[in-house]
Amino acid sequence: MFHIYRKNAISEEGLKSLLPHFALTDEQEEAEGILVRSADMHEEKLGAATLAVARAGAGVNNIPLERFAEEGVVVFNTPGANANSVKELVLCGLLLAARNVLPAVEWLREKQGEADIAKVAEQGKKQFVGTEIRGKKLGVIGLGAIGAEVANAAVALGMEVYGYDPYLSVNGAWRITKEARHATSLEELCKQCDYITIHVPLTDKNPGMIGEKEIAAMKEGVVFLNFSRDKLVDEQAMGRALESGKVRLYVTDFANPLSMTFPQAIVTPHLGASTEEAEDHCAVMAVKELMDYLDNGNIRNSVNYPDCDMGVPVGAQRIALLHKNVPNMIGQISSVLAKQNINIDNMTNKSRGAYAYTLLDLETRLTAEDEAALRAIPGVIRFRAVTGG
Ligand SMILES: NC(=O)c1ccc[n+]([C@@H]2O[C@H](COP(=O)([O-])OP(=O)(O)OC[C@H]3O[C@@H](n4cnc5c(N)ncnc54)[C@H](O)[C@@H]3O)[C@@H](O)[C@H]2O)c1
Ligand SMILES: O=C(O)CC[C@@H](O)C(=O)O
Repeated sequence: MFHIYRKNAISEEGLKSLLPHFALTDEQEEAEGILVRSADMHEEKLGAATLAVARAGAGVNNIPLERFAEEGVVVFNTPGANANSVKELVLCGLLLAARNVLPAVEWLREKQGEADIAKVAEQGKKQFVGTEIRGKKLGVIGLGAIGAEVANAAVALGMEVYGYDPYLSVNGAWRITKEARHATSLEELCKQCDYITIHVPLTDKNPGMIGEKEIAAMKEGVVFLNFSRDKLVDEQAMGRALESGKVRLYVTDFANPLSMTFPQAIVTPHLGASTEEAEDHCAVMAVKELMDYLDNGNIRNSVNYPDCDMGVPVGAQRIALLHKNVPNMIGQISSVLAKQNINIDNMTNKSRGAYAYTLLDLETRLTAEDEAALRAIPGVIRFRAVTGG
């Protein structure tokens, strides 16, 4: 039996997919698996039982990935599971900005009760004349799951799209319509575009990546949309640009004391992934990732350990070692097994940065002494008997 703790509300659809030997618990300490959305885990001291954390969503800036890797806790996210939901809200943001929808609605609401309201509305509407987005240039910074969908949808709506992503994989590039143009620098994108939208993860290296310099390169009266994370934008600089009119409108999904003071901002309460569909997709994917790791030791969509999938365990016992990515780990592991004359049925070793993972199916079960010998190998972070323990 495994225990699963929820740090945020998780969709019922996801929880329904938990197999009977996974029980929800209200005691985080006893949970082998944790499901989380946006809760900040940076100050979190995990219990000794915790083996994995699954983020039902894309952004993992709320989780200390490196520290958890050091503690032998595998962190997952759910790539692409909420991309359509965010794309649709970005399109909504574009249209709200282009057509002055919100000020128009507000203006009309203030006239509520006037008998000749229909006439007043017809006469007053000229102050809200907008522009079409068709034919306008949209810059998309970050062409991952969300950025690619936004780029494709904007092209379909007749926009001229410029994409910038220096880390884009070949597979990622295949997802993007060939009608989108490749911006070779952030500056080029900023210079060209009437609307700019950012879809990159927040890391410890990129806070304020849209700052004074990038804003200075933008067109006069540009609209900037931020559905990624507020800290990617230097919002002090954004405030000044809004005041001067350099940026006409800042559409952001992140309320904070500063963004809430901008009269020229549309601020939504982190609504990008808040659709029933996205919440279900993320929860189902996160639950499946947790179950496969806890049951089989397989890692899919981890953000701090390498992916590694050996399917269903075979042999007498499956064991898993999370360890440092240093020379001779496999040699040392094999040598412990060889000493006991234990044959290996199947084995995979994968690395990612400073960390690595070795998964083995054995023909015979380990003894307590064998396990202790494996745990004692320098560089081993966690040993786990996945089956047959
Ligand atoms: N508002 C919301 O509710 C909501 C929902 C989902 C995701 N998000 C945010 O959106 C982000 C992106 O999500 P995704 O699913 O598209 O992630 P993703 O990992 O699929 O894509 C991110 C892309 O950004 C690119 N990138 C990284 N650094 C870059 C840089 N400096 N310049 C240009 N491109 C860069 C990467 O190469 C990658 O292609 C998440 O990390 C999260 O912060 C917000
Ligand atoms: O869980 C949420 O509601 C937001 C998720 C979103 O910010 C993400 O990064 O996936």
